[in-house]
Amino acid sequence: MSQVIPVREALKLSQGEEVTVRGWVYRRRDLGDKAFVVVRDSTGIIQAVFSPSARGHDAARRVTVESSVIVSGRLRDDPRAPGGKEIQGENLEIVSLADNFPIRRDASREFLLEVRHLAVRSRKLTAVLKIRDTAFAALHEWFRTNGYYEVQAPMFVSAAVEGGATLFPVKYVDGSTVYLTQSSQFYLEALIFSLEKVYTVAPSFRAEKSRTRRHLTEYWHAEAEAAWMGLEGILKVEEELISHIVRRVLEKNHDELTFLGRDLSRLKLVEPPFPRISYDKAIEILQNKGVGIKWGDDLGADEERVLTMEFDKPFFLYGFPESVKAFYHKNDPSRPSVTLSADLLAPEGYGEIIGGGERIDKLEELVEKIKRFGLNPSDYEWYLDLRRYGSVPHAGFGLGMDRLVMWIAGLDHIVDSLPFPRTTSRTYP
Ligand SMILES: NC(=O)C[C@H]([NH3+])C(=O)NS(=O)(=O)OC[C@H]1O[C@@H](n2cnc3c(N)ncnc32)[C@H](O)[C@@H]1O
Ligand SMILES: [Mg+2]
Repeated sequence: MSQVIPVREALKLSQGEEVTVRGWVYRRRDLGDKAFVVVRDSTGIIQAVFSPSARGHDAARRVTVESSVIVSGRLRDDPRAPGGKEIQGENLEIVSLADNFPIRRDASREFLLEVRHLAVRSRKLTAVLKIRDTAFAALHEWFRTNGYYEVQAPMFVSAAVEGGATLFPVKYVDGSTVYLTQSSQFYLEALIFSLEKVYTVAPSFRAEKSRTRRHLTEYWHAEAEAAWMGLEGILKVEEELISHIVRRVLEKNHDELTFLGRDLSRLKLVEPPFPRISYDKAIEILQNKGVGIKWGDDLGADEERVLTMEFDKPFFLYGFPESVKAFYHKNDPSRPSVTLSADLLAPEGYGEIIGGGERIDKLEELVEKIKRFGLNPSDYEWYLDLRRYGSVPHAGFGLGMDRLVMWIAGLDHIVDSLPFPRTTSRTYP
């Protein structure tokens, strides 16, 4: 038997060459006295055909979908077969015969979520997870080549960053109540006083009340913070980072994007600089389109969707009113009613993928705003210390990696952007 090689490599061999592949039975059917077995591995699928004379013919007829197998034979060209080639099967070793696999082609989204531990084998999710892998790797690559240190922040925390409404309380071992982190931002702000430029990739938790296509209760959050950085500086970081990630996915995952039916021309437009529009301008655009919104309102998914149709690449929406942003956002000294904040919205209806901006760096201003927001400064004692000891102008952002993958892969629901999604109604499997 020849050495086992990946399916993708087997499909590059010439007709007549001996080949051995291993994986799982993706499909199986009989046609007359021949048995057709399609084998799936992490690199793709290949068909093997077993005639009655082949040693593996009996095994090929009794093997079940998702059984693990090792198949050997000789390659032959056949334009009807996946990849244009098939194995003229000699032997089929059944490593483990699968029970009756529960997933059928017409399975509902809800059922596929219920059996997600099996559904992750699908070619669609395999393609998405390869894109996700590239996106995470490219994010680390960009930060590391641009002088950012990767750091880690705690998951158990004592205070809200993004408002108390989406906190998950946890009864701690000492009987106290702590929370699952909504954002590592405050810890990154503490770390810039030594490392200056830091980032982290970790879960964030949001007890979201609304069930939407783009909200998870546990999501993967890439956050960065930089000392001496202002709003324009952090926007440049964001557009360079996102462009780098998209470039890497286009380089490495052309096959996966094509398999998912993604329009690559849209992604090829993702190069800096990204357009920037003010919140004021956004409200004007929406009102001119008949959207019932007034200045001071927050933008939800529907309003963002309308805005994204105006652009063919990601764009920044900056200068939100302080009333729709968290307390830590710095107010614009030239126009205190708005903040030095900015969201990055992905085009094609996807909307917000990044939130960030400049932080309040003066102690008195931060205490006053905490109080004005009805919060208790004593809940933020250590965070205020960062302004007592050598405060500096600084800025940062949080990128939702699942939303990023949802946009890049062209998915219609965020649950398809990660292996085991957590939503308001799902914490299984
Ligand atoms: N370091 C920072 O400056 C981050 C800041 N404290 C923060 O958490 N901003 S954010 O709430 O807009 O969330 C940031 C991003 O996190 C994503 N996000 C935010 N909430 C969710 C939910 N529920 N599900 C999935 N993704 C979510 C989304 O892309 C947001 O733009
Ligand atoms: Mg946000």
